Amino acid sequence: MVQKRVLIFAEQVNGELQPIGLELLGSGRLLADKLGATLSALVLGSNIAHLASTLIGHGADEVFVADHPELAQYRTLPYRRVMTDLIKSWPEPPHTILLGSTTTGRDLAPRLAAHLETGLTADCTDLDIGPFEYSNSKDPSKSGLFRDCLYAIRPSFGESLKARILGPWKNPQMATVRPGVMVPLPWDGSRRGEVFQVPVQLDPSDLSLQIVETVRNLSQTTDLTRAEVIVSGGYGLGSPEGFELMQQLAACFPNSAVGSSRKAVDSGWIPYAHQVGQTGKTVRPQIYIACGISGAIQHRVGMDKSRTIIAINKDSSAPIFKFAHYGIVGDLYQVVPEMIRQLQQNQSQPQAHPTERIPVLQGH
Ligand SMILES: Cc1cc2nc3c(=O)[nH]c(=O)nc-3n(C[C@H](O)[C@H](O)[C@H](O)COP(=O)(O)OP(=O)(O)OC[C@H]3O[C@@H](n4cnc5c(N)ncnc54)[C@H](O)[C@@H]3O)c2cc1C
Repeated sequence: MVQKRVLIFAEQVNGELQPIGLELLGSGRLLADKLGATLSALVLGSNIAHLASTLIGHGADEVFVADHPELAQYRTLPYRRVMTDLIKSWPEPPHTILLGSTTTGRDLAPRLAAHLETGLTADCTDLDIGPFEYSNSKDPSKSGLFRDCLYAIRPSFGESLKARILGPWKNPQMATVRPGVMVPLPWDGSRRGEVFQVPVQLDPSDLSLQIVETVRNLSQTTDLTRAEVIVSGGYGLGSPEGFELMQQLAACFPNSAVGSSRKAVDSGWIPYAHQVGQTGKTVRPQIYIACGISGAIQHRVGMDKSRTIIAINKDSSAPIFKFAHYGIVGDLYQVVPEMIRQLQQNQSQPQAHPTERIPVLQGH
């Protein structure tokens, strides 16, 4: 019997798996179980054999490892070549291929889809498997009942609709998935899986692009998706200097970062890397402190899965108070310095969980 597969692309940088790969495994596991398929992970890089066990522990049934010095850093052409060669070597293409909507995934996925001559839905926030009955009087060959379609679900029309996009006429059905949205499976060290080495045969034309140097722009290194506490500033800050106050509040917590609304980014107050929301990052920290942010739907979709949301806004009717767990009505320039003062006072008594370090919540 031909093996049915759901394949996820696991990104790594310098031998370290990126969170998106584990998030894709979490979502891919559900799809594979519904399809009765194998969940396969593919990882490319150099000296990366050790990553296979992590992928298996987080849900993969099998891992394909393409380990070659020329794959050490991501380049479109060699990565595309290795992936298409592997997929075309299988008797059946995978039912579904998932990549992250990361910088790498956004570059690689369309190339791959074009070479596999299939469709691609970008930036999904949900995925499912289900039936689809289609009737096309002009082209009856396309009509029929498709039992196992990939439902690639993503916001459209400025979040007012969730579109379910289907392309069941050809496998693989492909999607990229927004980082931070899917939940990884907990690590299970007892899981067992198979590991396969992928033969790497590159054409000289694949190597026409040489990476001379990698320069990290410090303003782009904000990793909001990994922070446990995010202090976000909005247009209510009134000026770029307000972000210094956000930085001071964030500094009161370990593993924290500064986020922002799009309006603050569009005003040039802070780089885009900090933007949370529909066209920014999706985050789910332990604590999200929104300062001077109204809570527009496009912001909300990027942060409403945060464990505890604290909103500071001087307008008691601001939409953010409808979904925040704790609301403080007041001028952020009075509330935040007081929070910082009390947090700094408490800093000599470290506590187990960041929520326990917010004295300002007492009495509100
Ligand atoms: C297609 C599309 C995509 C978008 N994507 C995103 C996205 O990814 N992320 C995003 O954030 N937005 C996004 N937006 C924009 C979004 O619709 C809102 O315009 C934006 O989120 C508003 O930002 P804000 O809350 O900072 O500003 P405002 O809506 O202007 O709110 C400012 C808030 O600050 C409060 N305030 C003012 N002064 C103070 C003070 N001193 N103390 C306390 N509170 C104060 C005010 O009461 C107000 O509630 C998108 C819009 C579209 C159409």
